[in-house]
Amino acid sequence: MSRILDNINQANDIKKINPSDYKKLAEEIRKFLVQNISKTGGHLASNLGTVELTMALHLCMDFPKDKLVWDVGHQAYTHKLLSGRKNDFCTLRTFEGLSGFPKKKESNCDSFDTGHSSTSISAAMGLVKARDLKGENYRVTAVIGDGALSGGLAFEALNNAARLNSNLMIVLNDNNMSISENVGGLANYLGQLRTNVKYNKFKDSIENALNHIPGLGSIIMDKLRKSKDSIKRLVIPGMLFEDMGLTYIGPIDGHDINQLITAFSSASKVNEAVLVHVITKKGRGYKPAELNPCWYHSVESFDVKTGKNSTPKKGVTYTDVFSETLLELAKENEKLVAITAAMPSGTGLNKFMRQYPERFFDVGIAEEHAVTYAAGLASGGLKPFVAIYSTFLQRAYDQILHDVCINKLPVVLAIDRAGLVGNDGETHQGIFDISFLSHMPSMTMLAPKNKQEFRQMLYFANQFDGPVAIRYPRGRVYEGLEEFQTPIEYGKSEIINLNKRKNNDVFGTDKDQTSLDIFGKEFQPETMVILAVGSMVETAVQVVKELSNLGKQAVLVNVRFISPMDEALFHRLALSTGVWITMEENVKTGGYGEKVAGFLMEHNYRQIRLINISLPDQFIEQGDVAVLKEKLQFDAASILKNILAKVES
Ligand SMILES: Cc1ncc(C[n+]2csc(CCOP(=O)(O)OP(=O)(O)O)c2C)c(N)n1
Ligand SMILES: CC(=O)[C@@H](O)[C@H](O)COP(=O)(O)O
Ligand SMILES: [Mg+2]
Repeated sequence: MSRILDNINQANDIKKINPSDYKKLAEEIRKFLVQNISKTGGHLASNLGTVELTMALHLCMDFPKDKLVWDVGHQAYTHKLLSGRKNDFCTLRTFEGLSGFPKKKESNCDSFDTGHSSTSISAAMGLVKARDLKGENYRVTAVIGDGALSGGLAFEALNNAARLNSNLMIVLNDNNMSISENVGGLANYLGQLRTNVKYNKFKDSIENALNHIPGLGSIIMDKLRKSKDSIKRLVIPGMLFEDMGLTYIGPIDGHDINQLITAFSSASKVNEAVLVHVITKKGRGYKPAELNPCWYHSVESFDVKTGKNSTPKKGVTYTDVFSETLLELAKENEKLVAITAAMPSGTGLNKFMRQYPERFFDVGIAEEHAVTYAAGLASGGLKPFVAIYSTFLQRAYDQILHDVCINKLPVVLAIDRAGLVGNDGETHQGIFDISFLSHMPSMTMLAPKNKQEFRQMLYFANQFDGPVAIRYPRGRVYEGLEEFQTPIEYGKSEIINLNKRKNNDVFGTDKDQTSLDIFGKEFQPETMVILAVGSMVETAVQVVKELSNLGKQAVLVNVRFISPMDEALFHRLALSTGVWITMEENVKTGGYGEKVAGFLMEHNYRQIRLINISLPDQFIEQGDVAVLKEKLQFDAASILKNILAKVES
């Protein structure tokens, strides 16, 4: 039997569907999503919740003329299906495949690229203003979740939206969830609106009664809306928004297409910003996701029947190590507190949350607040660890600089997902943090080479009296080089002499570690030094071995401290080695390699040939990390080739 979904091949095809088939279409879409995402992975639960909402938007709007801005964009899969991207769905989140987020380059039905939270209202307001100033005629809608609405940027936009005197529809998709439980005063407020069924019925009956008074009823309702009288609080919900100057419609059942269409049509007639409050269920229609929306927020491949993960286990991850080590430290240091911006599970803080609930703070999607809040906690004598993804830390640049660094506060930034993250793509790659943190005066920045060194660094950070950032990658830990465990010393890099390890004769003492003997006593133009940052040490080990097989001597330095740099070591290396190679999983500009170049220039070490291995200065699309590395010539084999080409040229 053919599916209704098969008749939808481009935007507006949904308008040809018989309304009696809407329910069936919604079911087919859910089935399609579950089946596809079970293979590709992706943001399942949020998308299952927005099926009817998206169908209703497509029935009310005219694509590509009208503009729809998705907040975060992780819930836009049905929009992709309804705008002609169904056949590409099997490529979701793979290299050169369909993105997991809205992408203008993918479709003219996508108006704004997203991935980070709380941008939609600002962007949609901009589109509205541009439309009006240019005398154009199209509808603009922002769809924002209750979690994303907790972000400060969304409030800044709402504050301004009150001044709009032309139509902007803001759909608040309220499923009572962020990735984890939604938190804070706004979540409580929405909860009251959502759950006060008696009150809603009472309000509906007043509204109905008034509407039945011909002519007068609607005038009274309108007057009530505009009055400052507290009676209106009894009749009109969403007063928070109304008091801010927006029109509020809702709450609406987000799985009832007819109700949604009526609400969206009414909203389009208001010449100001209108907030339509829609209640949905995260994971709707797939029991395992309804029961555990947090786990199904972002899944890897899974078995549809059992709902169980079918992706091979990754082994221990850096997030696991952070999670466990923080518990150890918290036991010893009662001043230690932990902060997350809506990512307790992703950052591994969920264990800490359970064990030390009074010392744990989930501030919602509010990275700026998280950092300044940490600065306040540190000013009050506590030791805050802010666990945050590299990409989301971009939000908090000034808070780190102005609040943490100028105040020289002992805040620890535990920067997860630093480097390439893979399938989320360009909005989520953590490839800028060295550039935006390492130049900050008073910031100490580290990156571990492996699991045990990460633990050492967390211990170091715990006792360090100043701002510290530790960057570590997504996924499994590197377990190699465990025998290299020199104690962490402020600002000192670690020399790793791979040749000596066979006899277990490693550089165990400071004297041996820093001995110039391994480089030879005189300047050797052909001797290479690889200065590898964090995750790149693993790659560098392979490169050093290959070079050695080719009869070329290369010495490996585990950078450890991105800032301050180990300048004392640099001066000594400059006397004996001629080729320096920096390796970092960060873009080139503002990266470690450029800092080293600056050092060589400043000290006039002209005899050194510097090769900078870094990610290109560009946004890097989605794909499996191994695939991306190969395409970017960032894998060990390509790096080796690149080095040989340069040294032999
Ligand atoms: C600035 C920023 N911080 C954190 C995230 C990670 N994140 C993605 S979706 C999400 C939850 C969003 O909740 P909500 O808007 O209610 O959407 P739902 O998942 O419930 O559909 C979070 C925290 C992000 N994308 N951007
Ligand atoms: C949409 C979003 O920002 C998050 O859901 C993110 O995709 C999670 O990434 P991880 O899978 O790395 O936790
Ligand atoms: Mg939500």
